[in-house]
Amino acid sequence: MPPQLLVSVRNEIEAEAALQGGCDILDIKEPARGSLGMADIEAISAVADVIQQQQVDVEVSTALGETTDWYAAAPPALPAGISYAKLGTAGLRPDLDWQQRWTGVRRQFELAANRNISWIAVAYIDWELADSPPPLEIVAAAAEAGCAGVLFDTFAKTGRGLFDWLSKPQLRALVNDIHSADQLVAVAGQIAAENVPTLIDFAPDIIAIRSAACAEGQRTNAIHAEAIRYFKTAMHNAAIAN
Ligand SMILES: O=C[C@H](O)COP(=O)(O)O
Repeated sequence: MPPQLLVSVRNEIEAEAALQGGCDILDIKEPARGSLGMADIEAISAVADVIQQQQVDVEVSTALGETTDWYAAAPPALPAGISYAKLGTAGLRPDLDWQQRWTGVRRQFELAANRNISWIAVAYIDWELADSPPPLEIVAAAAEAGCAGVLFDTFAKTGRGLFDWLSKPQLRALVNDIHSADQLVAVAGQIAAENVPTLIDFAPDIIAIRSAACAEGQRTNAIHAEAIRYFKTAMHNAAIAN
């Protein structure tokens, strides 16, 4: 199966542009709040409403900030129609009980929403900068927790991408472990269309972008449908060539 294209949007206006561009998964995120920045719950609900009203065949995911953001705050109730949720792992490394805390916060979101949520575990590949557990630990914890998948992403959005942090054999081994656990693999980290032919060889299930979908490749600029079409064409061409 060729990978699906996830595009992160900050609101319903950007969601329309991402749909026009042909995204497969609409991800809601506020990029000004960090790698896994959570948008306001009103924006999350508005995007979920757009998808429900238009009845398009697109899944919706949402970023929920970092696990540590919720130690002293009550999670809001996520609206129906959210297929996946992602909670960052920055700052968890020094905590020996991080898995329990991570599980506890996810449970709080499920209690607030009054339903089970499909979780995508977040493995920051620049984990030392993020002060998060290393990817290998996250992959093991995700399997133990029964997460739907694992996302490899960069915490720092400074232009360094996936292979600046992980070697190809390392990525291949991690992907194999995740697929062996019957989970999805999502890759992100300022991926550009030129990186797709290399990435597709690792058989990710999802390629996740924000920067490449924005004007001038700047993740805090607005989403452009044309940039997404260009990226989708690169994915299509790479899938044919593979
Ligand atoms: O979930 C994926 C991220 O939004 C990707 O953002 P980025 O392309 O700016 O690294």
